[in-house]
Amino acid sequence: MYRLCPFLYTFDYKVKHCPSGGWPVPCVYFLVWIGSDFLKPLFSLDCPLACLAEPIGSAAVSIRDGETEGVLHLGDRDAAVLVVPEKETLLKAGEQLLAWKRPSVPDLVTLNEANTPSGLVTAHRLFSAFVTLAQNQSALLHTLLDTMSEAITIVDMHNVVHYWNKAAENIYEIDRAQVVGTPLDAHFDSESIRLLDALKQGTSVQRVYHIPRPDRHVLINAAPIRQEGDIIGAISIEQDITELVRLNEELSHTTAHLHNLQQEMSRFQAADDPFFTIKGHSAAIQSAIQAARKVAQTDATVLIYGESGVGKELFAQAIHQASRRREKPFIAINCGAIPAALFESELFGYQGGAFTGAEKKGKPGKLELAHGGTLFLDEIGELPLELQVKLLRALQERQFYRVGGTEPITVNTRIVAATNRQLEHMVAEGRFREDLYYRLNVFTLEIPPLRERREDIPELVQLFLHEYAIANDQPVPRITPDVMQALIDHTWPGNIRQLRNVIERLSILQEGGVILPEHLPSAIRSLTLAAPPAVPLTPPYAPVSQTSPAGYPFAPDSALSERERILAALDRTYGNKKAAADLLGISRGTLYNKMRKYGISHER
Ligand SMILES: Nc1ncnc2c1ncn2[C@@H]1O[C@H](COP(=O)(O)OP(=O)(O)OP(=O)(O)O)[C@@H](O)[C@H]1O
Repeated sequence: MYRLCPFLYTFDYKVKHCPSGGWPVPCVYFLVWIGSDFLKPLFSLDCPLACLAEPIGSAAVSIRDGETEGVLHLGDRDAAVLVVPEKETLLKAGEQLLAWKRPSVPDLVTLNEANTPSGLVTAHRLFSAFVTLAQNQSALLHTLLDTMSEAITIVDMHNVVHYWNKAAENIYEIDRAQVVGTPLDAHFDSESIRLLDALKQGTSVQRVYHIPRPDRHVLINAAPIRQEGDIIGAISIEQDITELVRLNEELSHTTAHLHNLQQEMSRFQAADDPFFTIKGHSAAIQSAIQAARKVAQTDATVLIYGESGVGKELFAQAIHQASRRREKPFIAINCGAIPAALFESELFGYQGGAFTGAEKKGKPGKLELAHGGTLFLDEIGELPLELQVKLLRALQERQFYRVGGTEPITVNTRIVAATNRQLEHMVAEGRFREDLYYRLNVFTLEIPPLRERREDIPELVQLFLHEYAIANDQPVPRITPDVMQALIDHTWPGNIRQLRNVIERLSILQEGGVILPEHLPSAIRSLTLAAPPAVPLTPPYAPVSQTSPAGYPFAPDSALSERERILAALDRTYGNKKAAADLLGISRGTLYNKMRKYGISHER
């Protein structure tokens, strides 16, 4: 690229640190004629000056110690020069040149690391370099901007468009020639121009969802362009997501339609497979289902262990439905919810006129009603000791008497019991009869709490969202990833029942079909902000009061005592036990027990 001119100059050069203070060394040197295309590769102002310098050879240069100026001795005349280290950048050299206050523009002499003059950069050459650089950068910028698939708009401080790339032409179907040089608000409503914020307030936005025109949906990045602190314009980069939004809408409709079909199908499948209603693909729940399927084929008594709301009753029903007793009744009785005085008549029934207020012709008990089928004894741990004896006798002898009756009644009833208490501990403490424990504990089934199978949470969340959407004839709301993460991280003391309640709440609070973090109950939200990964608790069936996170008045470790929390929940639900239990994340039976324990009247 260098075109050498055969024109010769003879120079001397002397160097400031020459031992003799400067001695002439005659030599022949080429003056280089600078071709217009020699600088083409320049792309950056950071290019070192050495890349422009021509060898100085033996030309004489006088430099005063520590100075940035020198004198170049050119045969019969001298010229003032700027002296710049050769590793200095083009930009720095340009700045030094600008600081030169005299009328003539000097050439530059470069110094190598040994402070010896090493090259010459003429002013003309430096200027050419800047022009080439500007042209190169402009070409680079145009190529870069036109290669991008995002729409790029650059406006000056008066909102006049200076750049409008090919993608912008395609997305907005406006030619560059129509836009460049005109104010942006001539083409868009001012309020839909995010660039104006960047321009007026100097604010930047990143990946903000924006609808600049009713038919266009974009994700926009916008920022002011500053030069030495002053805003000289603004740039926006917009990713067209119109198609994505359209597809998402289509997907939502299709998903809702699909879910309706699935619901239809599940009605048939549920008839085929009683365990179909038990959702979850985690290994933990699947192994419980597998065990339940097996025991369903037998008449063995089943004792189901699991925290409140894990689905014990769901399992009991599925076991019944999968057994050969499916055509006969499934009767459930909550041992914790029935006052002790009534329990006996509930379980065994009573003879006509047996006691005041009794029905004249008598009433069969649940054990009798479940003849040929299954009796589900929920919250068996809450059964008072004196009734445990009676139940045990009935189970052993398969015979019992109605209250006030004299005729023995023989039944063939399968027993499935459930508890969230550790019955062994209760046996050891004398609160549960050992013989009844062994009578019930033929086949135990453990239902894992939700926090030990977090992988099931997204499936359950979607299930409940769909259920509520269908029940309320609404589209299924979308749940943001951070909300889903919060739900996954939560410890769920009330397990699936509590999850279901929270999803119902979220379905009500959602806005525009989207569930956001602010819709979450504060207990779950605050846990998310602190982001502690939920830790499995021990022992596995710790009482609810040890497992729930703080943050709302009904949470077990809020500042209120358990009694106060129960009273608050009852007040809030106007005495509705079921709703209060849901609020507290415990079962109704447990609530009754606790009310009894704290002497809270049932009439509340
Ligand atoms: N695996 C599951 N898939 C879908 N829904 C479930 C599942 N497990 C439980 N549920 C739902 O959670 C709620 C509570 O279930 P269930 O009453 O069977 O729990 P539980 O353990 O018997 O509670 P408690 O100890 O309070 O009596 C119900 O609405 C039930 O349908």
